[in-house]
Order: sequence, then structure tokens, then C-alpha cells
Amino acid sequence: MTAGWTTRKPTALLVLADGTIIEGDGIGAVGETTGEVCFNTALTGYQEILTDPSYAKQIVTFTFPHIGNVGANDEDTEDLVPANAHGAVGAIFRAEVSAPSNYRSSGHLDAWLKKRGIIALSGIDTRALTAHIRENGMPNAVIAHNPDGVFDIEALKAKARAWSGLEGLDLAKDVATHQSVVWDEKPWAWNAGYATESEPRYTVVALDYGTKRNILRLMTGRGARVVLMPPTSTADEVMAHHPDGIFLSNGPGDPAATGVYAVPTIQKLIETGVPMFGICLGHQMLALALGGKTSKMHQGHHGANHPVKDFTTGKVEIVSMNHGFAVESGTLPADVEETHISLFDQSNCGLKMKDAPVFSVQHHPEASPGPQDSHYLFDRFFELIDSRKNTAA
Ligand SMILES: NC(=O)CC[C@H](N)C(=O)O
Repeated sequence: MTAGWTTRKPTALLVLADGTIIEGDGIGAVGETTGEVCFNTALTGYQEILTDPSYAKQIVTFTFPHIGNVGANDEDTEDLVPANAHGAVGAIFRAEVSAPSNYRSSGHLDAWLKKRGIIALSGIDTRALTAHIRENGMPNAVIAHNPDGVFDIEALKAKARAWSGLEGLDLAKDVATHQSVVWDEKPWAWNAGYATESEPRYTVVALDYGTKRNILRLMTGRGARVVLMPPTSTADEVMAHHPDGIFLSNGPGDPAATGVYAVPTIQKLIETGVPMFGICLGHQMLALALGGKTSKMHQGHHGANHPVKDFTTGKVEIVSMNHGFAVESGTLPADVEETHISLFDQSNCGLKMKDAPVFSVQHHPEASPGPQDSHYLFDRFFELIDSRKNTAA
């Protein structure tokens, strides 16, 4: 593969486990780290992408060439505790990051990347890198930034080769809350489009595997008091909050590894009859809890322009995606219905139990970034909650 565009001495390198070396101009944090490289096709929302905790131990190469030109702000972060800087460990850009130009900007992307500890390279032929990933899958890699331009290439190659990769990794425990907390942040006005209830009418327990902030906002905006709980919480601990609904969040790593402790809890919670909704990692773990299987994808789905079909309505929605593992639909048991598929590769994107108020989707209905076509899934969750409440009343 060709190296980067830069004619200057490289100050940053991306070293793939297969020995490919890609040179660029370093920006953001100085140092080196390992991760899996994936490409993201979103045109906007780079801060939301890089702060999505589901990207832990991943390096994102953006196919959109101009990243950083609207600067950075303190609002467009998707992790709950920015000080802990959960999210992508590295970022790769085609063009040099220009001076910020946007009324919301409070600084240059470079400073923000430094603050978050994200190592980045610009001046990269991101088309070639994306083509490489499409052909060969998402590689393990080291990303290294040294303003002096001094690198021990053999050591970096060895480090990239030695990294285990994402398969078998439980990262949820690293990025999720360690304590139960009530999350009462309301939706942004521009993102609501929905009544923002002042008095909560429901209690939703959100099992946190690395949740995105906008998911919680879209639930508080529909009248929920959201109790965020650690990923290792037991079913009894969840039920002690008398939830009207249970939410399983998105998150990083391999669902099968996270599922070791989460799946038995989810199985017990299904039996309570409380409506349950899962997103992304939550969807994958629900599938595992129901007896299905997950597997690693070749290049994954990362972007804000993926077509997904909802079989329950026949409608196609354009969605936000970020996953590298997928549910194998053929492994779902007979009491589970496949509700959504990706129109890119027909992979599973949703399921529901035929006889229980339990459903989940692989894509990101909260967007952030991305289109809001799938916001209706939050309405479906609260409709299930209402109908159970009305039956009980
Ligand atoms: N966004 C997510 O929840 C990602 C789920 C899982 N870590 C995957 O890569 O498939």
C-alpha cells in the first residue's frame, strides 16, 4: 500500500499487524497505542464518533476527507464521563485539519484530541486504507505519534502483531459506570422533536455497557427517570428499582465475552415480563441470552448512511451504525422474530420475542451522529411500557 501524502518527515505512523506502514502528520496526543482500524463513512459528527464508548480499542479512519473544520466543543460528546476519555484511541484523516470555523467551536480539534488522549494522523490516503480494509478486514494496528519523527519500526510491528484484537475482549467493564446513578439530562431542543416531560412518568433501568449519552436523553425526553446501572448488576439489583422498562445499552468489545456475566442477568430479567429494549451490544447480548450466536464481521458497519429495512412496517430507514460483530440470524430460536436487516449485506439488525415485550436493534436509533429515521424505536419501547402499565392497572 502507498504511504501518506505528506512530503515532510512523518511525525506519526500507522503500523498494521501485516507489516504495512502508513506515514502521516501527527496531531492530537503524543505516544502510541494498539487498536483495531475501522472506517467510518459519516460526513459529520466526528466528535460524537470519537467519543462513542463502543469505539474503545478502535482507531477510526474517516472516509470523509475534511475532518476538524468545525472545530471542537464541550457538548458533542457521547461518553458520560469525558474526564475518563472513553472512546476511540486513534483517528485518521485525509486532509490536514484546518482552523476551526463554526459558531459552536470552542477550540481546535488538535487541542481537543490532545485533551482526550486520542492519537491522530493526517495526510493519509484514506481511500487506499479503506480499500485495504474492505479487501482484508479490519486490521489490528499500532498508531504512534512522535513530533521528533523517531520511531522503532520493528518494535511497533511486533506490538501490532502481538495485540490480541477485539475478539474475546470484554471492554464494557472498563467504560461503563461503576455505580448506579440517576441520569436526568434532557434532550437537546433540536434533537427532541418530542415532548420533554418535566415530571418523570416511568422508571427505566439502563444496564450500562458503555452507553451513548443521546440514548439516555431520548428516554428522559419521553418521561423516563433513567437509573443507569453497572454492567455486572444482578437481576435482583435491577428489580429493586421497580423498573417499568429495562434498557440494554451499546458498548465496546466482543458480545460473547461481555455476555459471560450479562447474559444470565438478561435471561432472568426476561422472565420478569418487564419490557426490554436493547441497542447494538445490548442487541447482541439479548440475542445470546435467547440462544443465538454472534460472530465477528469482515469490515463491520460504521457510518451514518446505512439502509435498514424494518419488516414490521416494510419501511426502509437510513441509520447510524457502529458495530464489528453481528448476530447470526440463522441461530435465533423459533420464538424470536427477525425484525430488521441491513440492506447492504442482509445481516441481522433487529429482533423481537414473539410472546414477550422484548426487542432490540443492531443500529443506533439515537443517531448522534446520523439521521433520526429510527427514533420511532424509542416510541415503540414506551408503547410497550404503557401497554403493560395499562394491563396492570
Ligand atoms: N455500538 C456497539 O454497541 C458495538 C457493539 C460491539 N462492540 C460491536 O462492535 O459489534
